[in-house]
This record gives sequence, C-alpha cells and structure tokens, in this order.
Amino acid sequence: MNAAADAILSAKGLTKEFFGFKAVNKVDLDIHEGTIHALIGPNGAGKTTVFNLLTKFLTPTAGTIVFQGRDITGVRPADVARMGLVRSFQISAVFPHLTVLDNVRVALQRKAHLGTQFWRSNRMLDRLNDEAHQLIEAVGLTAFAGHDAAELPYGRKRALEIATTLALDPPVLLFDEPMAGMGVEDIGRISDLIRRIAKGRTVVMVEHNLNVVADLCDQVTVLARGEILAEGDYASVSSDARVREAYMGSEDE
Ligand SMILES: Nc1ncnc2c1ncn2[C@@H]1O[C@H](COP(=O)(O)OP(=O)(O)OP(=O)(O)O)[C@@H](O)[C@H]1O
Repeated sequence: MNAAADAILSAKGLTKEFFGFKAVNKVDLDIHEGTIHALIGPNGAGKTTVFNLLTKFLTPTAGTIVFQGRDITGVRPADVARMGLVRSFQISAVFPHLTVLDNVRVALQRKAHLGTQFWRSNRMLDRLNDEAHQLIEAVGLTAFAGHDAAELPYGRKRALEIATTLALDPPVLLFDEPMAGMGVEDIGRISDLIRRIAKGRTVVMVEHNLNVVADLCDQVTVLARGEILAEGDYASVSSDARVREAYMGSEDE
C-alpha cells in the first residue's frame, strides 16, 4: 500500500524559510492513524518549526499538508482544530481561578458551542457534569476536582490541560514537549496518561526526553538541520550512526 494513503496527516515537500534560512527543507512526513509519533533531533533541527507548520501556526514557504485526505495548507489554525487536528494547550487555556471541575466544564461547553447542541436543560447539564467527572478521572485528578487550577502542582496542571484538550475529543492530538520542566514522577504519570489517551487516537509529539520517546512512541522521525535524517522505531533510529553523530556535541542526551 502507498505509505501516504493510510496516513491521517501527511506533509510533502514541507519547507520554511526565515529570511532565506531554510529552517525546514523539503520534509516529507506521514503520520499513521493510531500511532504515537515523535519528532526528535538536536537543538535547532527544526522540530518546533515542523510542529508549528503542521498545526498551521506557521505558513510554509513551500509544500503541502494533508489531513484526513483534505489539503489543509491554506486552512487557518482554528479551523484545523475544529476539523480535529488539535494542539494541546492551543484551545485548552486553563483558567487559574476556576476549579478543576469548572475548567473541564468550560472546555466541554466550548466543544458544544462548536457544534449545534444547547446546554439549557438540566438533563443536558447533568450529562455535562458526568462527562466532566469522567474526564477528570481519566487524567487522575478526581481528588483535585474542587481545587482551583492555580493550586495544582505543575504536573497536575499539565494533566488538567490534557483533560481540557480531551474534552474536544480530537482524533489527532499534538504535544510540543509535554514533559518540559517536569520531575521524574510527573513524567511517569503524564507518559501513562498519554499512552492511555492515545488509544483510538493519533498523537504527535516533539520531545527532548529520549527515554520518554523510547518508552512511548511507535514511530520516530529524526530531524537535523531542517531535514529528515532517519525514521523508524526508536531502536532502529537510536542505533543509526548518522543519528548518533547528529546528536554529538549537542546539549541533548
Ligand atoms: N521565527 C524565526 N525566525 C528566524 N529563525 C527561526 C525562527 N524560528 C526558528 N528559527 C530558526 O530555525 C531553526 C530551527 O528552529 P526550531 O525551533 O524549529 O528547532 P528545534 O528543533 O525545535 O530546536 P530546539 O530543540 O532548540 O527547540 C533554528 O536555527 C532557529 O534559529
């Protein structure tokens, strides 16, 4: 089968120039449905730029992006999010002075507004509460449901952000360095959470922590100097001599 044909998200010839400097150069990328796909590479490799291109936060200088068979190269970020390509923390602003429960309810209501439903009747409100509690449980925050978001420790706040993103029930979720700034315990917890929410979805993540990538990701794309250096599972890319060489002398592991 054609590799691109069963990709849920794919880029062809993706290029981004900043003042003549090619931060991303002719990248072809296929993200397959149901996988957890990591973008890795040394500092300055172009990972964040690719991520921003895929989520439409940047406009490519050249190339195309296709999501679920539709060319989204010219589509605005809010519209691609509505189509189900959702960047965590994009729509999921967490309100610090609302409780965990209220934050999740607001996110669920936002999803309702994107559709055609109304939340007027008590029955609908009850359903909203049930859904909110299920999401809070799914991210391990039941004991914190009544706490203000501002009171949560860092890793729990990240879990709340994930819950508010999940409220939109997106088929594709993108995370830019979900483990940044986290301690070992939180990394374990958020890894477990991402593994659980990835069931039945596609996850794309830029991640510096290679232990997390090894543990979590089915597919890894290694970028270096704006180009794809290697692709495959973690075992194969991490044993690739070119990848080892690219990482040498960088701050990464
Ligand atoms: N807005 C911009 N204007 C000019 N140059 C940029 C811009 N954004 C990124 N670059 C350059 O493009 C290159 C790739 O940057 P990018 O942030 O995508 O790399 P990265 O792999 O995410 O790096 P890191 O791991 O350090 O976050 C770098 O040389 C960077 O300086």
